[in-house]
Amino acid sequence: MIEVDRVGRSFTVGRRRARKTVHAVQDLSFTVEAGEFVGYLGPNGAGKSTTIKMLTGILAPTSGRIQVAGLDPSRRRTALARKIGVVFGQRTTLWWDLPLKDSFELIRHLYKVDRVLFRRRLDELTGLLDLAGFMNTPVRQLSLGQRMRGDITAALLHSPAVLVLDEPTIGLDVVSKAAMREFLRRLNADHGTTVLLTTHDLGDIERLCRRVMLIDHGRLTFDGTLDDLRATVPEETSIEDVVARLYTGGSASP
Ligand SMILES: Nc1ncnc2c1ncn2[C@@H]1O[C@H](COP(=O)(O)OP(=O)(O)OP(=O)(O)O)[C@@H](O)[C@H]1O
Repeated sequence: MIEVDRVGRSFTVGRRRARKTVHAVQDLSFTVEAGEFVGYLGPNGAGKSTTIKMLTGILAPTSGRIQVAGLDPSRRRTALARKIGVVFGQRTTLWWDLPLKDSFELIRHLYKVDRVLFRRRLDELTGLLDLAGFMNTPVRQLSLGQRMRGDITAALLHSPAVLVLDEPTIGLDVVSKAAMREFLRRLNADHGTTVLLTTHDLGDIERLCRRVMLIDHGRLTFDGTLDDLRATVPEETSIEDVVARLYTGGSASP
């Protein structure tokens, strides 16, 4: 479902003599099969957002090849938009001044979703994410947790095969976080949606992801199961400690 083959992405920053090249992602290769739920971890500045922007076609790679749902994201961005859902926890894709339900209606038009399918999907998501109480509220008046549920709904209205999430639980309280995790778990289990999740919250990873990939300085430093990751250190070590050790340059092998 997702194929990343020796992908690199660099940026040129600064001017004249201060000009330099930042290698945000380097020689990155991985494959995600249909139905997998994969956690994508890395310290600040490691290259996670750059990867996600390339997977969704916002950025083109400077080298290598990417295929998502059979399409080259940067060349087929419009076609890909019908097959992929994307949620950036730090910003909204909803219309700030419109009631939530109007944002959803606009998305239906943009994605040309059949009216009956849309109604069915929206009813399902309204129930699962408990949206009924604020469907008529303008997005700018929603709490962060409500807005996030709205954003997740917006990303799923066209029933995409792949969902890419960039920190979807950031800023959520413990109850909202648990509800969001349960929703994502069910989405993956019941609909078989392939999910790639970026987060700094290791609770998300522990509860949702069997497989974890770690990126550091633009390079993949670990790709395996959560159990493999845990097995790299003594049993009593928490997952936070395991990951912190890797972030600060420790080896992934015992
Ligand atoms: N548009 C850009 N122009 C220049 N440099 C960039 C650009 N986007 C990202 N970078 C650089 O690329 C590197 C990787 O950034 P990226 O945003 O992908 O990291 P990240 O893993 O998502 O970090 P965080 O966890 O802090 O969000 C950083 O050094 C960043 O400064």
